[in-house]
Amino acid sequence: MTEQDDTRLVDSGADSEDTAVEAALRPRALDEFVGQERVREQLTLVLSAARQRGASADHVLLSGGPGLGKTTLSMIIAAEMGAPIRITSGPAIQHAGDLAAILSSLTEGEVLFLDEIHRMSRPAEEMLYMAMEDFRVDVVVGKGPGATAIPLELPPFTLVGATTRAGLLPPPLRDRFGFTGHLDFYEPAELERVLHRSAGLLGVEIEPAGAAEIAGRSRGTPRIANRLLRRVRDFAQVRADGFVTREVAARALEVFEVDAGGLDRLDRAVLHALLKLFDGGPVGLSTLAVAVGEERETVEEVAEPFLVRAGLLARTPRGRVATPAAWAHLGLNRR
Ligand SMILES: Nc1ncnc2c1ncn2[C@@H]1O[C@H](COP(=O)(O)OP(=O)(O)OP(=O)(O)O)[C@@H](O)[C@H]1O
Repeated sequence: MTEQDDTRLVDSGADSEDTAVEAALRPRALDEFVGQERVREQLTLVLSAARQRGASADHVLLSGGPGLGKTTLSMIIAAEMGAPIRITSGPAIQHAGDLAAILSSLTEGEVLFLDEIHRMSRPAEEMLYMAMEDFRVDVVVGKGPGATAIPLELPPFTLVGATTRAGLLPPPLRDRFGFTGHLDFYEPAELERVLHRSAGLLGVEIEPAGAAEIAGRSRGTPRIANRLLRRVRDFAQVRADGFVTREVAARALEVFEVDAGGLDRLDRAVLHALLKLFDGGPVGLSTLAVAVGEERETVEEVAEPFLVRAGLLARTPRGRVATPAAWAHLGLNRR
């Protein structure tokens, strides 16, 4: 999981409520997994071939932003292979010994899901090379000149590594994966399918236009779509008759300050300052941050990535610049 943020509805990392609810909403088989057609087809082939050979599947690397379905896919891989799954993450493995303990307790064919694999420590990473290639590790016992390496055979297993960007991985590690799948942001129509499926599981009645309204505000991310659906459900239950129409969804998300483009209060404050105070820029990041009363890092890491992706803001060598779409989005005329 990525950094937690309990306060932003449109953050793509998991918060504590997500963690509790997501298990119930996860698709359990490849054909329930919405979108990502290419990765799905490629994985279907890789897994079917391994099953036919009666072997464990090749190691799989999944790249893509938070909330796009990497954990879900790893569980599906295990389910499709009829294998158990062990879940851990790079930051949890600080010493080679931590990894050795996990690897040596794997059973034959087991899937090991290593989230944020790019954040593993160097010694652990080197141990992983050998484990992936030869299903063997050298466990070092003792220290100094008396230290000895005891070779340990491992049962064949499938490593599923997840990272936000495959480019963050050192090439020797990247090369040891037999298959790399990249997860893209989802199209609104795909998010609508995610929403209808989740609504069914949560017992929420929703009309197609209601799902479309939520999908358009979900930043291409299923986790955000599912989270907005839960807030819309709250609103529908308390302020309406429980049925999610387009209007109910729009009113609910207005209350929670997520606008029609999926921007929240912070995103809009940044755009607003850029347009109104600096006439669309260019303006330096620090100046912009002071203008919205936030830390520089918050503006840069929390608000900007989506504003850039949405084509509303550009980072230039001279500073931040608003695009024509930004003026249109806030309903302002360019002076
Ligand atoms: N393709 C999909 N179809 C249906 N639901 C999906 C899909 N992808 C993700 N989801 C839902 O979105 C939520 C988040 O997915 P998941 O935990 O797999 O994301 P992740 O990429 O592993 O994120 P992180 O990197 O933060 O751990 C889950 O509840 C899952 O049900």
